Amino acid sequence: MNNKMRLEKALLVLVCLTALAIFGQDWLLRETVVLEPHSQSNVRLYGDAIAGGATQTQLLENPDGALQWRCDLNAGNPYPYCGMEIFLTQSRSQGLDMSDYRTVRLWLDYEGTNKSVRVFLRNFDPRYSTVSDNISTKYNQVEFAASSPQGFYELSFGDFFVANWWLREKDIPPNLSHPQFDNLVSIEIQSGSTHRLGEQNFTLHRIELIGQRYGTADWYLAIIIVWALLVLVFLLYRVLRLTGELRERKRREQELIEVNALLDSRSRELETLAKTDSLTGAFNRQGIEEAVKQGLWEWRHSRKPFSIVMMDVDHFKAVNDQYGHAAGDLVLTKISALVHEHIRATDLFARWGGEEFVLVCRNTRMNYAEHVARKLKDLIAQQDFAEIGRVTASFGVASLKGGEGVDALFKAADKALYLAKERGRNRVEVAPR
Ligand SMILES: Nc1nc2c(ncn2[C@@H]2O[C@H](COP(=O)(O)OP(=O)(O)OP(=O)(O)O)[C@@H](O)[C@H]2O)c(=O)[nH]1
Repeated sequence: MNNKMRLEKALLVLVCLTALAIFGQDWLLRETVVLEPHSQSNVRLYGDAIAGGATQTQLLENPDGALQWRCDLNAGNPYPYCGMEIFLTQSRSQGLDMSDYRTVRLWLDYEGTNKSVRVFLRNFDPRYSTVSDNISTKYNQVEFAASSPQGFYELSFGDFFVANWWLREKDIPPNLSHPQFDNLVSIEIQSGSTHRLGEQNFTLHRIELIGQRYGTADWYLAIIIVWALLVLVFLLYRVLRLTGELRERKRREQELIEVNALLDSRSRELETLAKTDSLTGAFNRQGIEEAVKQGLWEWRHSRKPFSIVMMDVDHFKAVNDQYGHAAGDLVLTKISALVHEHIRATDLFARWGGEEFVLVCRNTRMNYAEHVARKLKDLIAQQDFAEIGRVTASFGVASLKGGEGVDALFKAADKALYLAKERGRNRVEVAPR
């Protein structure tokens, strides 16, 4: 599996997980607080005595272990009531934060003269509550019809409202008059607001408070953060990978450059070797080809003068015969080195064959070529060739004329050289202009 496919698969898995996190949020984040109030601890039974009534509430033995109580509503108070309060924590001021909760479920059996039951979720807030005053905690209230003796009731937090009598009595400002569940200290179950006199029987089996572990906004923020982190990690990984690939590519390019440079220099060496005379180090016939073409082109296109000097060592056979072939070689090598020392960088010196040489002078007039030839003639004549002593050479100079080709130029130079030989050697002859 290649990287692209792997990435696509990972992306698909992440998208599925995100969809699950969004659409399955209820199920994933669901948190349930279960109260099974069979013990008497943390439970308070009450009647309307504090409101001037005479209703008494009694705890009863229940064979199933449920919390059972009864009361007789009597006419001592115009609005008689009785009820039971379960405290959610030991502290009276520090309750449970249920602001992200949505539902309360009750398994409650009721038999009595009233048609309804009231449930209060009591919230402590120091802005209106004190520990010493039990009714100072907020009465988030809902009332529901409890017509059948055995029942299961699901009450939504959205249906709770704050009891009006409490708002009035505690003089609560409007900004605090909304239902609040961020610090629930107790839950109360009370007889209904019809206040009908007579016996009331309650059996509470179980209470469930159902909500979310985290708020929806926090949950979405967490999903966004996870995505942002994953994108960051992915980008970091890509950057590191690309940097590595770039480094590797550069390394390979550098290797290639080095190999090419090596091949270039080698092929240049071979090229030079192919164009060079092995004995004298001067160019050979192939070596002058380019310079001659260039000279011809310059003459034709820019009218730049183009001259050549043919040179031939005098009586060279005699040198060979008298001092040996090796000595003859040495003479050729020395003459070649001497000429090289005294010509311009643009002049090209080549061995034409045997003891004959040619100097190709681009952008050079006849006069200057003649001047160079005379200078070389004198230099050679003055050179000391060890046991051989003095050696001379003859020169033929020619310049390209309008309409002429290279062939004619070389023939003219050759003719001039021949003339130099004929006229006594160690001299320079110039082809007719
Ligand atoms: N040592 C040596 N001799 C060479 C080489 N190439 C040609 N020669 C000799 O050069 C001599 C040329 O002799 P010739 O053509 O008769 O001319 P020359 O003796 O120089 O007489 P002129 O040119 O008339 O002055 C021959 O003896 C060739 O063998 C070489 O590479 N090395």
